[in-house]
Formats: sequence, structure tokens, C-alpha cells
Amino acid sequence: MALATRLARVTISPLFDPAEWADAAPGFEDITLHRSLDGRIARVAFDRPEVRNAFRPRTVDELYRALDDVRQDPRIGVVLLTGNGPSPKDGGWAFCSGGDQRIRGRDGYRYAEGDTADSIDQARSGRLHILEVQRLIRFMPKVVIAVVPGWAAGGGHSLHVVCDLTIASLEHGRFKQTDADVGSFDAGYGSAYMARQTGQKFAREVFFLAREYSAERALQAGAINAAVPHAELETTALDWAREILTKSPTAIRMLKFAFNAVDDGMVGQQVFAGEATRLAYGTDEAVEGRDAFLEKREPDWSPFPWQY
Ligand SMILES: CC(C)(COP(=O)(O)OP(=O)(O)OC[C@H]1O[C@@H](n2cnc3c(N)ncnc32)[C@H](O)[C@@H]1OP(=O)(O)O)[C@@H](O)C(=O)NCCC(=O)NCCSC(=O)CCC(=O)c1ccccc1C(=O)O
Repeated sequence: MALATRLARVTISPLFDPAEWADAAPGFEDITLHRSLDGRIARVAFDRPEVRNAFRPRTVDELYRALDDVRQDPRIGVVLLTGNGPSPKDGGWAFCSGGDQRIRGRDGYRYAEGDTADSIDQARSGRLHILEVQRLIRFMPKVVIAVVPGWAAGGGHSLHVVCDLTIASLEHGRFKQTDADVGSFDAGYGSAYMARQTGQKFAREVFFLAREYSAERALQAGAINAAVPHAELETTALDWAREILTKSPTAIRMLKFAFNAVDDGMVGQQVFAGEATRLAYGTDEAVEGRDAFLEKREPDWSPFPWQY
């Protein structure tokens, strides 16, 4: 979007309550990142409403940086992933409409100075690193809530699927898996994990027919957690986030990785096991093993029974 148009937008979204959030993190062009005033909730938002929040490589780079930043912030327990809006062009709302088709090349999505194919940087190869963002969401030990104010389409649909929870606007939330319309296919979490959530028949319908579904229909299918009045979307998401923050961080972390493990194969086991090992390091028994090594003596396991 041209700088003048960006400056002309006085609020990033009517759903965004400035009283809840500290100043935006600087340095991003295609997304916004805010932390709640108490620093415990992050709001990461696509900020390309004029193209239904489609992502280009720069968007994905920024999204990865923002999510990794909040992943490493020990104060943050919940991340709201959403889309700013509405579109200044036609008032339409979007969570995300997937890869920006204007700069899609034969080897993935291309870096470009401007918005269109004529400004593609020929020196850089195409990317499909939204999949890296999917993995970051999947493996971060925090709850990620997709807050869907409008369209979740294509790769944007996949992103909502991979988030831990989804809350959508009753009036404007729309779900459409357009991959097969544009010769793309998310053969990973976007499809297989969706089938886990809703069952094979509905997931195959969503992908094979690429129809449009309302938030109410998505709720009925078990694809989302809640459909709420548009004006209450972000306040509801904040309420859910604050409720989650009343829980034990360790319990939530272990639960997320336990939910993941069954579908993530040995990587899922590894992630869960890594957290279990860290917990075990906190015991006197593990401390004895470390100390014995450092003191060049045999470990004394006698104080530690073979628990059952
Ligand atoms: C989202 C729509 C259904 C919304 O329809 P509507 O409300 O009628 O709005 P439009 O008039 O169509 O759109 C307004 C405006 O936005 C432009 N636009 C919308 N989406 C895109 C987009 N994705 N890229 C570029 N531009 C977009 C649109 O052209 C209009 O511009 P004007 O200049 O005003 O005319 C509808 O817009 C729609 O269907 N959009 C396309 C959705 C789509 O097909 N997305 C790409 C799917 S493939 C993908 O996402 C990447 C692949 C990928 O990520 C992936 C690949 C492999 C494994 C995993 C993945 C993964 O999914 O993560």
C-alpha cells in the first residue's frame, strides 16, 4: 500500500482497542505487532487489507520474526493472530487470503519491490516459508488464537487450521480453501490436520469443492471454537486469552505438546520429551546425577525410590 494511504488510516482496525495495547513494535510494513499493557498477550496482525491480507515473502519474513519474538518472551502466554481491516478499497474484512498470487512464480512466492510481478527481484529465488510459520505456531509453547474478522482463504485458511483455537466474526467470518482453484495444495497441516479436526468427509469437501462457508457452518463442523458478533471479536479473544492466563503455564505447555504429539510423529514426541526432560532437570535426582559427574564420584541414587 502507498505510504500516503497507510498514513491516512487513522486506526489499524475498528476492532482494535488502543486502550488495551502498548505502542506497536516498529520495523514492520506488512504486519503489526502489539503487546497488551501488562505484556502478557501479543496481537500479531496481517496489515494488507486491500488484498484481503494476502501474504508475500516480506509478510512471511515479518510474521516469522514477530512470532519468534513473542515465542521467546517469557511474559507472553497467548498470541492473537488476526487481520487488520477493513479494506480501504471496498470495506471487506479478512483474516488472510493466503499467498499473494500477483508475485507467485514457478518456484514459489517472489520478493518484489512493489506489489506486482513487474517489480520481482530476479536475483532471489521464490519462497514458500509460510510453512515455517506454521511450524512456529505449532511448536511454540504458548496458545495461539486465530481471530478471524473476515476471509480465511487458501494459505490463510491453513493458518487458522494450525492455530490452537479459532474465534470468528459471526457476520463477516468466511472460510474457503481455494488451493485447488489456483493449482496449490497444502498437503501438510492445512489438509491432514483439518481432517483430524472435522473428520475426513468434511475436510475433503472443503478442499475438493473450494466452497465458501460461514462462521456458523464452520462452528457446526467443529472447524472453529466460537462465532461471535463482529464488534465483540477482539474483546472476546482477549477474554479467552485472560482466562487461559489464569492457568499453570507448565500445564498449558505440556498439554499443547501432548495434543500435538499424536499427529506429529517422532518430532512431536521429541518436542514433548524435551519439555519432560527440562521438568526432570528440576528434580533433586537429576541434580545428583549432574553433581556426581562434576565432582568425579559415583552418583548416590539411594534417596530416590523407584516410584510407581
Ligand atoms: C479471499 C476471497 C475469497 C475474497 O473474495 P472477495 O471478498 O470477493 O474479494 P476480492 O474482490 O476477490 O478481493 C479483493 C482484492 O484483493 C485481492 N486479493 C484477494 N486475495 C488475494 C491473493 N491471495 N493474492 C493477491 N490478491 C488478492 C483481489 O485480487 C482484489 O484486488 P482488486 O485489485 O481490488 O481487484 C478472494 O479474494 C480469493 O479467492 N482470493 C484468493 C485466495 C487464494 O487463492 N489464495 C491463494 C491460495 S494458495 C496459497 O495460499 C499459497 C500456498 C500456500 O500458502 C501453501 C502452499 C503449499 C503448502 C502450504 C501452503 C499453505 O497454505 O500454507
